[in-house]
Amino acid sequence: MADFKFTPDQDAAIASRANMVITACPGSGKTTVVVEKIRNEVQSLPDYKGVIGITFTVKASKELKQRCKKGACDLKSSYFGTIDHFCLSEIIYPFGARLIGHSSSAVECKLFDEVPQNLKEQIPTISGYTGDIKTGIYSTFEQDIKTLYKNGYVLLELLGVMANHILNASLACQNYFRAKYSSLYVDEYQDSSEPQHMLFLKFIDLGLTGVAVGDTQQSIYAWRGSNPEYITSLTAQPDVFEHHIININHRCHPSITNYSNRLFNPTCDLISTDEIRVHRWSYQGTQLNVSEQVSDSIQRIIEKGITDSYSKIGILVRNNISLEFLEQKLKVPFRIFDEDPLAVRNTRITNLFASLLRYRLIEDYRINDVIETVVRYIKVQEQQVVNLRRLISDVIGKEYGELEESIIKISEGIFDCVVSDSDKELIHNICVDSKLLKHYMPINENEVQVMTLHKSKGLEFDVVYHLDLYDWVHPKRRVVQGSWDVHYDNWEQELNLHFVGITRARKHCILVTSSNRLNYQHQVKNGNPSQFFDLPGLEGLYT
Ligand SMILES: Nc1ncnc2c1ncn2[C@@H]1O[C@H](COP(=O)(O)OP(=O)(O)OP(=O)(O)O)[C@@H](O)[C@H]1O
Repeated sequence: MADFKFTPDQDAAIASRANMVITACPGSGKTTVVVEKIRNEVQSLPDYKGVIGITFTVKASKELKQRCKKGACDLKSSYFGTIDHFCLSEIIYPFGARLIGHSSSAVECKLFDEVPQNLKEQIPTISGYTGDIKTGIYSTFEQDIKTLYKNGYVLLELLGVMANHILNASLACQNYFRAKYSSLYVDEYQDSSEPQHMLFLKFIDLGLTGVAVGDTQQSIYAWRGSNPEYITSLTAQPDVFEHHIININHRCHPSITNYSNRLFNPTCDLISTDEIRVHRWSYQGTQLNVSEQVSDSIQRIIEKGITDSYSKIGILVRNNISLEFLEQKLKVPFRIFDEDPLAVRNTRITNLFASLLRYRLIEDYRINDVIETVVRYIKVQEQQVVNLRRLISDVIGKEYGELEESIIKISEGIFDCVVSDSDKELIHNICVDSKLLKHYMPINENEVQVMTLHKSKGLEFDVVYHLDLYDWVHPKRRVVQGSWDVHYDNWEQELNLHFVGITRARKHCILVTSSNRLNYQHQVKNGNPSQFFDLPGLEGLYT
């Protein structure tokens, strides 16, 4: 299906049906390999079976599914989704009740912060806990988890812990997975948490084939409990997992690959190239001046034909506050990809709100896409579908002023519940704010894409402007009382993030700093360049 020839390493990973770890550098075609493996595998499965594909984001899972489906490939009973969604819809909802206790109402997934205060008082162990969230914590939390469940809640933070408990304790659950799925593919394994890693191992115990894909150098979510040691622990078991390494970067210009590789190894071999396309720029002024200068530079890039569309240019920043500065001063068409407020809440109500907004605002978002969201949370009988479609279509043609009322009415009708005041307030705030509404509108093909480095994982651009390369900011430093030494928050993770940012660039990567910087209180500070500029081995690799 690919319009290029697979490399021998890619071919070997595709051909083998064994448990495996695929470690892959940026742009090496790991998604391409996974797609090919899944497409080959499903062909030999009966209709009632499939594979499980776990990705880091909803966007990535939609893309993976689309790519696997190409050419009318029948994916049979395969599952594609994020680990949270997988734990909820495949383990906790169908098998939780028998182990955790019956709930008085439909169970809803919430963050701890969103649990009503009176209920928080009834879960003292969870409320007072500040340590790691690992599978072993289940027995300590058991009573509180049951209390929450009885009141109709599961905690987003505990989905992995609960899923492990259920999968280990429920034979019905184990039989279900053995019967329905042949393999489990986990992308971005370097950002797995301990509960996710334990689930993966359990599925292998149950006889499913496991394929873990990742790159320790792209591990950037340690602050959320992820740990690259889990993928390393898999490669340390060669009797269980074949280790396939695919390490030719097909995305970046060789000079960008050279610069990014030298971040980790100052003496590594360089790929030959007669042009340097990594540039270091230092501007006068603060981030506000930088935003103006970058705008001018983007105009020049478009005029010179280095890329043919604003949307192929990415501006990547370390912190959310930098998005504000860009928003104030950028003079080219742009779109900021910051947190979608409904996705942050991530409950059945807010996910349905988002789906309904998209149905109203995006032409090719279909009613079936909304129904797909609904069936993630409730069972819909065939005879109920007509009614469901009628309810959902109420949102079509609604003016912005009427949108919020329609969305609340539809959601209450579908889930047979009363939407909470805080969810009502949220949808109201979105419907009256054109900037927030943009999250649910089609992407304009001609806007520069602006986002944090974390959000850029998995994406690629012709030209990348990597901002915020200041001491204190990136690598992030922390103040240690009484010490004048330099203390980094987490040097390895910061370096990985820098690496992820640089390797998003296909043609040019521009590393930007400036003489001054604004801090969180908007005070002007000296803008000393990032320590990353002083790493050994980079001389001659940038202009
Ligand atoms: N053997 C190959 N020859 C040429 N191009 C390839 C080859 N394999 C993959 N590609 C191309 O390289 C690009 C990157 O592939 P893909 O998106 O699968 O990479 P990835 O490893 O998932 O990237 P990342 O992890 O950085 O997001 C794609 O445009 C893909 O078509």
